[in-house]
Amino acid sequence: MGSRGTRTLILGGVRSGKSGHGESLLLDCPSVRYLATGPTTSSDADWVARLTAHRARRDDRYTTVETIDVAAALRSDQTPTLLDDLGNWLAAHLDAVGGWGDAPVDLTSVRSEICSAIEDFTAELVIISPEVGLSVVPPTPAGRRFQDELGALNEAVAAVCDRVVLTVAGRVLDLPAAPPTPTPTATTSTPTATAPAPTATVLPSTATDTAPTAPEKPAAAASPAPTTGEPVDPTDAENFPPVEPPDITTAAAARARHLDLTKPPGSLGRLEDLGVWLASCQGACPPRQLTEPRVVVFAGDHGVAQSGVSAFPPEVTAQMVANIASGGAAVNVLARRAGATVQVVDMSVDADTAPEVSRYKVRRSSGDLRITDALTIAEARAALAAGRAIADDLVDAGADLLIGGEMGIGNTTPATVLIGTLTRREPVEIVGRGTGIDDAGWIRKTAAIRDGMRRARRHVHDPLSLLAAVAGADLTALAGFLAQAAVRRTPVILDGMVVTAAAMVANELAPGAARWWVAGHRSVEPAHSVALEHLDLEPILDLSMRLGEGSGALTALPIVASSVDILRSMATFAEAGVSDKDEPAAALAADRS
Ligand SMILES: Cc1cc2ncn([C@H]3O[C@H](COP(=O)(O)O)[C@@H](O)[C@H]3O)c2cc1C
Ligand SMILES: O=C(O)c1cccnc1
Repeated sequence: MGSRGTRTLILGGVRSGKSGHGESLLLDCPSVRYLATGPTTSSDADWVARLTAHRARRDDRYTTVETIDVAAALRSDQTPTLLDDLGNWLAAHLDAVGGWGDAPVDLTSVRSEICSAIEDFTAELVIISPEVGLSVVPPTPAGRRFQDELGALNEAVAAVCDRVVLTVAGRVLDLPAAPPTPTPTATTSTPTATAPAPTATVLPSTATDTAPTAPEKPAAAASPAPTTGEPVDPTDAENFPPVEPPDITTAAAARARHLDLTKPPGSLGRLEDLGVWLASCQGACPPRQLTEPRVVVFAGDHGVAQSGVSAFPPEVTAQMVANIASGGAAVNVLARRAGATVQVVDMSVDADTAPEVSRYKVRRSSGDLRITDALTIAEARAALAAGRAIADDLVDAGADLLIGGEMGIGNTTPATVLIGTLTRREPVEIVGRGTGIDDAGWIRKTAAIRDGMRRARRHVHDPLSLLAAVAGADLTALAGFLAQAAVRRTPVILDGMVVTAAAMVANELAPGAARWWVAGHRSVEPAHSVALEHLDLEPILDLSMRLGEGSGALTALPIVASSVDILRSMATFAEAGVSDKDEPAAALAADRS
């Protein structure tokens, strides 16, 4: 593999499933060194039985090396390694310094030696360590020493690992990054390239459009949208605050209002549902008309596109970024019609782009997902932080609806890998034609997606490392953008397959985010229907589109705006003097009494 491997620390109690999980993380490695830190022979029958059970699970890819000099072993051989475990390693070092009594010991130097060897290690590394801190404080000096020292060791090793998990009862819990040490961070907001101001709009201004008899009243229980975003800490970008759902009291008020409007109940079908959703997102019935919808197109190249998985050459990405920045792409035309503005952001284009577009650029092209990680964990965090900061800036500036778009030759390949991995589908079921590849290209693309899925599957429970492994910086920033919109209680219209793939990961990062999203359309890409079903989203339109950029979402935007008009501007039965469905019967009953 070209890039460095992931360093994973697995903590867990006795028989919690930690070794089994560690071995499963190394399934794709053709050979694995097993660094055994405990004795591999013993007169204790139970100990031998445990070793035999562990050994039986490991296949012939494993070579066992028995040592307590783990730092030297890690430095001497950069092959994929399972280190099992830190508890035995610590016990051996306490033995060596006679550290089991009351006299103070100082293991700082061996601890920093092992940590720096872990930090410098370049292949896949899985470290197992017991979590003994959850029990009572032991009654013996030796027990207390072991518990205290192991706590300090686990914390130090966790700090140099990319991923830390806790296994309990055979389940694996991903542990979030340690809280950052607070340092003052400056917020900056440099605008990226913005397309020409809209010349035509279907979104009417609120001034001319207020419903005569339905004054706008914020629903009682709606908590207000946070007004400003906390600056996102790039070292902690994958940790989102809890996402609150849209307001259900307002949803009920909007549903009730629909029943008062001069139409048979439910006769406007899903247009009614859309109005209810937007009202509940805003916490206002009737909802305010959308006046500040914003589109952000995240652009990036993908290493895999060098291998003929697209009908178009990679240089089209940079050319299209320039086209979008100057207002000539489909996304710009549709945005002008719908009254939205467009900005394009270069996250990982394989060329130099204008400074106002490349402010958040993480790297030139993401790695080829078939053979290497698309991003390092640090790059993935930077891309997530960028998407979140862009959403924050737009919401702080008054955006009332967000749309994420994408531009990147080859990006239907990583998007299909994400969808296939998270929904556990076979590649052949879900691979589409993207920009229109021929049969030979489809076969190449399917093989690339299969390879990517093989690499991705071990990250299925860890959205950050999944994004780093296969998504690339553009899709990762999109995931951050979509999740942050939900955190900021701002509605989103999703676009096609590529955006929905990022949305799936965003909903893993920020569970519940999907309730702030509607699906603008159903793309012809087969993976899109699978992703929509997974997120339980029913698309507004089905126009056989397959462009991306945000085009499907923008085509649906006027329909969402119409759903607001209906709730704002239609007359009620009482206002128009129209008999309601139950009125004649009610009048008769009143006459008889
Ligand atoms: C001129 C042009 C404009 C586009 N606008 C969006 N895409 C779309 O097509 C690409 C994904 O398809 P694939 O995976 O097959 O390459 C992405 O750039 C996506 O945004 C375009 C593609 C082209 C060629
Ligand atoms: O559905 C999409 O997002 C899509 C389809 C084809 C090409 N680009 C994007």
